[in-house]
Amino acid sequence: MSQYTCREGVQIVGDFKPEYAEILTPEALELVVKLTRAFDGRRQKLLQRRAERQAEIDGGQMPNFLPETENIRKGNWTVAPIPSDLQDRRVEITGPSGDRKMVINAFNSGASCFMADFEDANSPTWENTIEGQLNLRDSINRRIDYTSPEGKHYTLNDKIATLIVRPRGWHLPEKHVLIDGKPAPGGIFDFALYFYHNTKTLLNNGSGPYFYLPKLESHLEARLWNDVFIMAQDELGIPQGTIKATVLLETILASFEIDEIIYELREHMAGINCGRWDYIFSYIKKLRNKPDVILPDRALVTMTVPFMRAYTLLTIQTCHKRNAHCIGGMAAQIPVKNDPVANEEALAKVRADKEREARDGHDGTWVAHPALVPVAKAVFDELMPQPNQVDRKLEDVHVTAAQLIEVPEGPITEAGLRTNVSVGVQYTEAWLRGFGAVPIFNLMEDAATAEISRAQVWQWIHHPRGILADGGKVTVELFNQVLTEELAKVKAAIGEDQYNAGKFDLASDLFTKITLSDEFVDFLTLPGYDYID
Ligand SMILES: CC(=O)SCCNC(=O)CCNC(=O)[C@H](O)C(C)(C)COP(=O)(O)OP(=O)(O)OC[C@H]1O[C@@H](n2cnc3c(N)ncnc32)[C@H](O)[C@@H]1OP(=O)(O)O
Ligand SMILES: O=CC(=O)O
Ligand SMILES: [Mg+2]
Repeated sequence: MSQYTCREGVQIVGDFKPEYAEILTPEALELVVKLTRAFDGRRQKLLQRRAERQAEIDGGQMPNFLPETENIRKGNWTVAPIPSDLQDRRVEITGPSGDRKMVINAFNSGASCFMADFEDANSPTWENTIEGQLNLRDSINRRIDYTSPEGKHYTLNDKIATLIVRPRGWHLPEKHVLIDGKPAPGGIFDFALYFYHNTKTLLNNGSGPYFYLPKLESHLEARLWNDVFIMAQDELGIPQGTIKATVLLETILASFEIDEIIYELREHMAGINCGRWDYIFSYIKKLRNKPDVILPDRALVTMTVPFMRAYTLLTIQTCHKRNAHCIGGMAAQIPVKNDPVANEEALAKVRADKEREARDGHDGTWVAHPALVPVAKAVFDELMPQPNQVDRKLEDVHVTAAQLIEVPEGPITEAGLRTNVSVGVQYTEAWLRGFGAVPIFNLMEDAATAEISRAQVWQWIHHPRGILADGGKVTVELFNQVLTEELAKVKAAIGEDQYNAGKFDLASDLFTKITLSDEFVDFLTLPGYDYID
């Protein structure tokens, strides 16, 4: 039973722990309530607008630059000055906010920034969500510590990374907190609690409330965040423009509104990050019903295929024109344990990816693991000796609407299908157990990468051109057979006991349901959330 002290209109149905009440204070909840009451209607309408845009695309209206905002694209404006601790962002490490040891390790990793995640890398259990807030609060107050079961003790170094927090996207609810009887919007919930508890300390420490904004699909969604920021800053009595946001450019539709998104947030804008994994997912999702659009095996959709190249170059160019930073994305490779050759190959791939980013003009990049910090840092130190390269304006880049949606060539193979099915179901299983980022087949998998896998399987089954390189159509029967066989391989690899202790049956049912559903499920995390504590 809840023992939280709530103001009128708030009901907390998540477990009570005394330390959780330090986050879920009446005052902090008051801010969640105010922001929700002010903005949830608009959020709902914007989600509805996403569905309408999907129907327009299905009806033949392909994405394009907006005629009504041409004056913004042509205008001569720039973003407000960016704080000094966000001037040099050459390496940013990311990780789930709910894992206390990882949070400490990330701060100590030598990266310039740490993106603490309530989104792609975080399975939104009540525990992860509220412990994430506790971990960040304790870090900012420099009182976080952790002792592992083996007895290793973890505390913060003197010099730590600058903290940037990624709240959930507009689509995700927080079902453990009801406001006026309805689940709180996950993004507002994460943002408001963090902002309420930490802003003044962050400012006293010479930093500030910095956020990553995920999965935006339009400049109107950016405007909604901007309005949330304005109200929140007023509520806390801090100057407008104190919050700084970095937008994840990770949906195909946002690519057509980059200037407009930066413009909406220009008083609060630090930069954009090219979130490659959700971007690929979004490309598949939005164009899934087009007869001429089908992507090859996931491993072949690299950063150098034309539509990915077009989007990253356009994003760098647009950011730099507006004096905003443009951060690169995450290579999927992670260190390979007990295999030095495979490990060196993985590191070489990461190095090559970071070299391309630095040469293209990115001002920094993301890494998934502390061992990759020196790898990425060495590349940026060599190719970007100055703090950033915002002065490189990329004036010779000309990206067209057609290039942004150009369909890459390549085969769909049975091996690609098997990998997608195996990764999709293994990730779903981990996520249901509360793990939002996991290593699978020596790659980092999180909600965005897993979405690619399951969206591809859906499309290959439902699209007439979902045909394997050897000529066979990807069918429901083939999917069922592959799923059974891949699950058997997982069971053999991890052993029957571990398999049975996991959530493989549930994951497999959920994965099958969303893969075989005629209607494409917008996010796997939405039906999945019903099964999360
Ligand atoms: C599409 C996107 O949104 S990308 C951004 C979201 N994704 C992420 O943030 C992924 C972050 N990375 C991770 O979660 C992990 O690195 C994984 C799951 C990929 C790999 O995890 P593991 O195989 O368990 O890592 P591994 O065993 O090599 O860890 C070794 C050490 O590094 C630490 N570590 C690994 N990754 C991180 C990280 N991202 N941040 C901080 N510490 C980390 C571990 O805590 C461990 O510490 P210890 O030696 O003190 O015990
Ligand atoms: O959030 C990052 C991505 O690649 O997706
Ligand atoms: Mg993402």
